[in-house]
Amino acid sequence: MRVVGLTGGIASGKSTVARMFQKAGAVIIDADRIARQVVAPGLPAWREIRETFGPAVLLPDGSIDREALGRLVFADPDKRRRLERIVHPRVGQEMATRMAHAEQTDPDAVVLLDIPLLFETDRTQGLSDIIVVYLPEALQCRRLMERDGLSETDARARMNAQLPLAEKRRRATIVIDNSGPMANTENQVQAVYRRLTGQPGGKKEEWFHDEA
Ligand SMILES: CC(C)(COP(=O)(O)OP(=O)(O)OC[C@H]1O[C@@H](n2cnc3c(N)ncnc32)[C@H](O)[C@@H]1O)[C@@H](O)C(=O)NCCC(=O)NCCS
Ligand SMILES: Nc1ncnc2c1ncn2[C@@H]1O[C@H](COP(=O)(O)OP(=O)(O)OP(=O)(O)O)[C@@H](O)[C@H]1O
Repeated sequence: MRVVGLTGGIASGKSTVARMFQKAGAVIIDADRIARQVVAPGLPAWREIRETFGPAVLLPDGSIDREALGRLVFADPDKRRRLERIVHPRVGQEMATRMAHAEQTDPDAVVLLDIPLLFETDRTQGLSDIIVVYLPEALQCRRLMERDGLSETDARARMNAQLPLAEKRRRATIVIDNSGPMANTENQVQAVYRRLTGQPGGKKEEWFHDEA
């Protein structure tokens, strides 16, 4: 089984690119999705969040108020680290379980680990490639503001909680440029997937973007 990391910055287009890879045939393991599942009401991580941050981060139905928790943790690095200490180990465990399952189901699968904080949490070991979804910072900020209805200050606070995207791009083995139209991104994904699966037409010139 080939295990590939997929990362980028907030709103750089990881989910969009992951969907394209899934359509092409890859198995996707999505850390953000798992991070939502492990904090479902009643689970140990949910209890720890309630004890650490208080009832103000819960909605009336008991589920986590993600907007309220996001406001807290993206304004205060110490609170963010406390939340990460609760959530990350559980996400890591669940990802390992899903990888083992994918290996059993299809030993020839290309498995993409979609992890926004791949570099920040030092999860690069054992990966055959690291794909970074890149776009210039100004465009990243605009897409984030539009998608989540954030002010520029709030969008910048979220971007600043991560390693700069230009630094991630430097550490990538494959860069997907998502600054253009979706069709352009789709073409890059197709070429990268052909290369990852050893199909013809996936040669380096077609997918690799030099560092600027
Ligand atoms: C703070 C929370 C509640 C905000 O929830 P919300 O639904 O608004 O955002 P969502 O979870 O969809 O995350 C969106 C993006 O924010 C960025 N982000 C999330 N958590 C973090 C973090 N701890 N540090 C830096 N960036 C982060 C990522 O790029 C992610 O893709 C949530 O992000 C969370 O629980 N974060 C802690 C867990 C975590 O680190 N998740 C990221 C990878 S496992
Ligand atoms: N090539 C593109 N052209 C225009 N809009 C795009 C393009 N790619 C993605 N988008 C839009 O940009 C936003 C961010 O994309 P997406 O949600 O895939 O990013 P993400 O990296 O998964 O975000 P997060 O880090 O928050 O999980 C979305 O609203 C998406 O529809």
